[in-house]
Amino acid sequence: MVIAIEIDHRMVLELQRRFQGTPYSNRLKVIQGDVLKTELPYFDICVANIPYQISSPLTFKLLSHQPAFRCAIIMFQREFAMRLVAQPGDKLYCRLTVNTQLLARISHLLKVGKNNFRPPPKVDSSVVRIEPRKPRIEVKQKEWDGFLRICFNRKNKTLGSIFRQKSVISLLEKNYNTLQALNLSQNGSKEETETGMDFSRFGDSMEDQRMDMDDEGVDDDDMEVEAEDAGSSSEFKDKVLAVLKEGDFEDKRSSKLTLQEFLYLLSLFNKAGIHFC
Ligand SMILES: C[S@@+](CC[C@H](N)C(=O)[O-])C[C@H]1O[C@@H](n2cnc3c(N)ncnc32)[C@H](O)[C@@H]1O
Repeated sequence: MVIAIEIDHRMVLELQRRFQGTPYSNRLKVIQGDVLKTELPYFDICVANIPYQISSPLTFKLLSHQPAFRCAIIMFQREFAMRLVAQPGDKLYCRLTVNTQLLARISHLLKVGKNNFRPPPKVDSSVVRIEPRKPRIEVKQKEWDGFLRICFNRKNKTLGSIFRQKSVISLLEKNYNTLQALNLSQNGSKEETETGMDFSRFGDSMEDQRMDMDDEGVDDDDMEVEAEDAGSSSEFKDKVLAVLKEGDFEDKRSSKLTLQEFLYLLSLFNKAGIHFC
């Protein structure tokens, strides 16, 4: 059975017209609607030639779907596809890369140049294969998202420099104090407050619009991240820096960290009671 989702009713009619009276007509179901707003039925394989502006939210919607599908073959704008398959150290390695590779194994299948289309669009395309990880790597999504946003705030800066920023220290200290207070009053833990695995917010609209450009084009030598924390809460800052030192991360940069290293660093922070949401 093939289930197609198409927003344009003229296309839906055309599709139905072409299938009517053929041996395949009862094996095709067409849902007219916005795929981003449609509750997806069970599927094991997804094949899609999508409008590129929904690349990010659609990818994370698919990867949030349960039970996980077997494989998706999707055509994306070339640069988006190269971000999905990037490796640590590649120029296009970014938060989008790490977030998708957390959830799936992704491989590049085919380049499709713009001249394969009439009229040719402005951009080249690529077809990729997406296979959800089974079993999933379990993370607390808000925690993970908050952590990666900080790490990729300036992906070519050292983590030591990023985690010395005043705004980062004060955010983490606030979280830390809130959690301490919660633990004291409820004797509970933050872990209990987060449920479910909905990764659809990884594909938020900002990320989609700018394709998660991070600090591309910014010369880190010319641009200071932000004033480093001058030391008002130096005790807490030392706690944060001790975590970086423990894992030997202080001089490392997000642009070169593997998924496993990100997971390890987050676990060290959490072990020290430091949380990102
Ligand atoms: C790149 S075209 C591909 C058309 C056709 N499937 C093909 O492969 O030649 C993208 C199709 O997605 C449809 N579309 C655009 N936005 C959509 C959305 N949010 N939900 C479902 N379909 C959408 C368009 O109407 C269009 O038919």
